[in-house]
Amino acid sequence: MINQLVANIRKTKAPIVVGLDPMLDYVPKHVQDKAFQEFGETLEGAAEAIWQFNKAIVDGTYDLIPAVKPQIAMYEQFGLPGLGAFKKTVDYCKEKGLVVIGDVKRGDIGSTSAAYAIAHLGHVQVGSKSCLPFGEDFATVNPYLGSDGINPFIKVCREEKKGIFVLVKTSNPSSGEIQDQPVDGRPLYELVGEKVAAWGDELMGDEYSYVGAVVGATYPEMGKVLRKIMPKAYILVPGYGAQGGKGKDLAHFFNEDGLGAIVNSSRGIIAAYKQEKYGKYGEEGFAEASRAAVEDMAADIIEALNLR
Ligand SMILES: O=C(O)c1cc(=O)[nH]c(=O)n1[C@@H]1O[C@H](COP(=O)(O)O)[C@@H](O)[C@H]1O
Repeated sequence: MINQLVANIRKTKAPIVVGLDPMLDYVPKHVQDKAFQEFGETLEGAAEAIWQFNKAIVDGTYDLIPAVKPQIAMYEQFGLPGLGAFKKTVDYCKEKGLVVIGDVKRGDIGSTSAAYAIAHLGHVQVGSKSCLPFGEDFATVNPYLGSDGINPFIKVCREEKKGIFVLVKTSNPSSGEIQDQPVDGRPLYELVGEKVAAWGDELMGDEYSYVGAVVGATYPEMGKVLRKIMPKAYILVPGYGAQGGKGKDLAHFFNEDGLGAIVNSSRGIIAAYKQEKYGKYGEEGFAEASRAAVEDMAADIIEALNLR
């Protein structure tokens, strides 16, 4: 899947990920009304609304982008119907040729991590049958439990040719409370970066490793250091747009080959129609607004890469 991700990025020339984080507030009223007429103001109604919203955004953008990243919390809040919408979204995006990064942020003791890895990247054995649970291509993984939590994911990645993105330096304001703490005189995130590089050496694709890293767009200087520590890791860079990250901050997350990083924007794309800049599309044109926002984001990042 890392090879497919790289191929998709080369084809689209857009190192970006559309984050499918559908809060109900972002779903235009006409989409909500239709879902509620059919299913009522219920969890099923909410799940139908977010699914129809996602589908329209994917239809409006899939030819421009290599990958999507559905964040499972946004679906889980609607219980089992919400998880149904997550699964439908994963399947639909894969049908459209997109690489799907399940933003699930898992990681636990070994036996539990093994079950998480099967749930999101693998197949589960049921009697004589091997069944596909959620079936994403990549999952985000929390490294706090160390190798016990990561190795079961690596095992499933090896069997299934899937990948992971390990949290190294997250984009949020308080990430330094833990991640920047000095260990032997160096910030913890650098040591985690070294672990990612070592885990990744065990599982290489053609050019990049199946083991990638998450580093927030909001910490460009740290991104520069981490790029060097993990030369073969693809870096998933969230924090563009709504959290303040801009193209000009991101050049150092990439390698000289112009590859090595993929930048996520969720609210900035899926709720673009609410921004003044894309106001002309109106609520009815929400998917076209998302398409325009994808084009602008790709141009912003490519310009930053060309300027360096
Ligand atoms: O793993 C992630 O994707 C992630 C890591 C991180 O450090 N910061 C971060 O914002 N994210 C996710 O990236 C998305 C960012 O959303 P926007 O701020 O709306 O673009 C959300 O789904 C977050 O959960």
